[in-house]
Amino acid sequence: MLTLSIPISIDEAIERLKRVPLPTTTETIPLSDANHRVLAKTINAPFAYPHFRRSGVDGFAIKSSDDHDFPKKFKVLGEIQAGATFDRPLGPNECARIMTGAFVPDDASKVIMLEKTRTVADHPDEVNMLRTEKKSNITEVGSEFHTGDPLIVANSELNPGGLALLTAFGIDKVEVYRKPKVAIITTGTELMHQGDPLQKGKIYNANGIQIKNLVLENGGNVTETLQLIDDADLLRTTLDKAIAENDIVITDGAVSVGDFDFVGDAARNADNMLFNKLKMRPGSVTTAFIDHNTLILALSGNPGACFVGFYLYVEPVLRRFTHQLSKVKQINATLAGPFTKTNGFDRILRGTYVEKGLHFDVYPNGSAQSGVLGNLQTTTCLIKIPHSNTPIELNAKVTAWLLPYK
Ligand SMILES: Nc1nc2c(c(=O)[nH]1)N[C@H]1C(S)=C(S)[C@@H](COP(=O)(O)OP(=O)(O)OC[C@H]3O[C@@H](n4cnc5c(N)ncnc54)[C@H](O)[C@@H]3O)O[C@H]1N2
Ligand code: MOO
Repeated sequence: MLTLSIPISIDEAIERLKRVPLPTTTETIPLSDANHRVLAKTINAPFAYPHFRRSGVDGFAIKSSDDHDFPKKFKVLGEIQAGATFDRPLGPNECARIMTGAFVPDDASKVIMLEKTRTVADHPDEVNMLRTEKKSNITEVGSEFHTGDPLIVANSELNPGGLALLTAFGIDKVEVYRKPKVAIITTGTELMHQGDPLQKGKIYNANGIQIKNLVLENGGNVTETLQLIDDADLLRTTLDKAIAENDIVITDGAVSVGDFDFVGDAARNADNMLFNKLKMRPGSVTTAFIDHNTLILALSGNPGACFVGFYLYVEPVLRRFTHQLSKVKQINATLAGPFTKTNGFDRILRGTYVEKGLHFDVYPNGSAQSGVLGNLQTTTCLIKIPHSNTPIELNAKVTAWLLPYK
């Protein structure tokens, strides 16, 4: 077990979380709910595509034995709409009017585009074809997929294009990696509920809604969002229940060394403490531990630290659970705006970025303080300022993380 309260680096904390085994379980869900879910098994074509010879244009279907000596007049046997079939044999100089996407008669070898034809006055069942076509304008059976060809391989994240592809084959259910069940527990006797009248010394629970939506948009299944007063027994029983019923529990607050920081106590008594002090600001109190095979990620109560802690430590775990790659992209960047404070620990600034070709300029976005939340809406990246006794120089090279929206 790790010796308590020895601070570890950001990279080491990320590594320790990467080594936490996560269950690989799958579920079968309706395709209509599967956008962004990751396929657990390769899906193969259940039939050839297209499964009938399909016209690519509006025009007239003709036989190969008639495909010469244009211009010439044809008799129109009938009309084939998209969705219909046609089983009348085409005789010499006979054709069928056909629409884009429609079934091509078995004995037709080419579709002459409408633009290359002319109506015959007073003879609606006749057409003059001016010239032939170089191409057949017919999409042959199986020209895109043969039966059994892979459509989408295992471990692909489905997107709207992929949903279209599977739907074209009538596939309406898919086996995907299961979403983690995540309980969120915010703590603090100072927390009020939305709609409560403002009271001295109390605050609204900003982090509850923040964490809930971060979990939802990063692929978690939020089973409950609880708000607890600071009470050791209440926290313990609530945490035990959440641990028993979920894959991941995220707590917020009560993780420092104060008299009411009961999450810190739970971490110290857990089966496996991964870390409970980080060499970073904000979020130095961010803690992770495993109890009864459930991972508990304890974020700081300070909203800025909660935001930073989520993206660095929680997002990659949620993504790994569902077999997605993290959407928080680590990059090298240039610090294009000044930051003059010195730091004993690495500091993570909330920032914005400008992409310049292959390069990124990053700018601090207001205050880096832990309790500040005015910049959460406008932050699009996190910037790492290494610990140092002297302020970092303008235009220094820094590590940054691009957040998945801008
Ligand atoms: N003696 C020490 N005190 C503190 C230390 C320390 O090392 N020694 N660390 C400081 C640092 S750094 C931080 S960060 C905070 C972390 O505290 P906790 O994560 O235990 O969180 P709380 O004490 O519960 O709350 C901190 C702050 O955030 C507000 N808060 C809490 N929950 C919410 C919420 N859901 N929505 C909005 N705001 C919330 C809370 O009212 C406090 O103001 O500890 C320092 N202290
Ligand atoms: O954990 Mo505190 O957020 O470092 O300021």
